[in-house]
Amino acid sequence: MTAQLLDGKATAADIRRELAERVAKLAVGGGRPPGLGTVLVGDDPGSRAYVAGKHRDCAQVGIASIRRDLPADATQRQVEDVVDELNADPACTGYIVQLPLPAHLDANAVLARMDPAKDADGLHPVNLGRLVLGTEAPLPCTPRGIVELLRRYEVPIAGARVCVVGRGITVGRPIGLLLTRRSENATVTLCHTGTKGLAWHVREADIVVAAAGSPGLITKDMLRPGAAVLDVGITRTEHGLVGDIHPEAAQVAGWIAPMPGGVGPMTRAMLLANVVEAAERNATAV
Ligand SMILES: Nc1nc2c(c(=O)[nH]1)N[C@@H](CN(C=O)c1ccc(C(=O)N[C@@H](CCC(=O)O)C(=O)O)cc1)CN2
Repeated sequence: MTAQLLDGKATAADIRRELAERVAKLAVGGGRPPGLGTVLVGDDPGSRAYVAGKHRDCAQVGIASIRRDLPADATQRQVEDVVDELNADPACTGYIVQLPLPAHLDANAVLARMDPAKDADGLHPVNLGRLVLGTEAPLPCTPRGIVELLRRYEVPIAGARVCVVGRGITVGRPIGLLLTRRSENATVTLCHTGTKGLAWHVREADIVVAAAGSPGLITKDMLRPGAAVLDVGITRTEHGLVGDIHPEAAQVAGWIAPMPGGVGPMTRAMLLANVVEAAERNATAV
């Protein structure tokens, strides 16, 4: 068996075209273009590349870019001042604080200081709370991207057993909340690197989301034949980027979202979607 590719790169390109049309419609209404802000602290090469990619995407769909880069030794006060500035800036429809922040900063305090209405990542505590309650909120980009990718490739979600490996705030914790909504109706098991009998949990699953940041953690012998497997792990090694899914998993899986080219591009596309939706809400509110 060779798995069908869940092509995040091509799907994200489709989504950007769809969003560009919606942005053009907003412009017909005469309002200012939507604007995405980013807050980047430090020199982490991965974070720099992701932020640069977000701004390239904005240019493609007609979203204005607001970029605030701070040095690695920025103080909590300096970061929060930038957050206050973006909260007050009418040109900024929504913004993100690129994670992880340097260890000396309190990331939760920074996220909590954001205006929840401008939280383009869905990571403000109020928006995570709304996700728990099932009320309307911007959704975290990677989980939203995973659901969108599965839907567009018609991978059955309702009734599926999903094994998520990884308990981080951007993927592992929120994705269970999304997939267990009535509209998705999946059953989710949240595992992590400390889970006993991880292979057993993975083998039970129809859909596996690997987001542990542990290179090659999920091997082909752990998978149920025909399962949909999505690689969210990215580890930078001297040999390049390595995902959490061992490449041989494609021999057993029914569908595979590889790294690179699977979930990562969808994360970026969903950020744009969150900003365009916020701009549409603002346009109807006036
Ligand atoms: N504030 C946030 N911080 C972080 C998030 C997030 O959603 N919000 N997610 C990740 C980083 N991230 C976006 O910010 C991100 C990660 C990976 C990709 C991507 O396209 N990856 C490529 C491969 C990697 C590469 O080429 O360097 C792929 O999978 O094809 C996009 C965005 C953590 N921080």
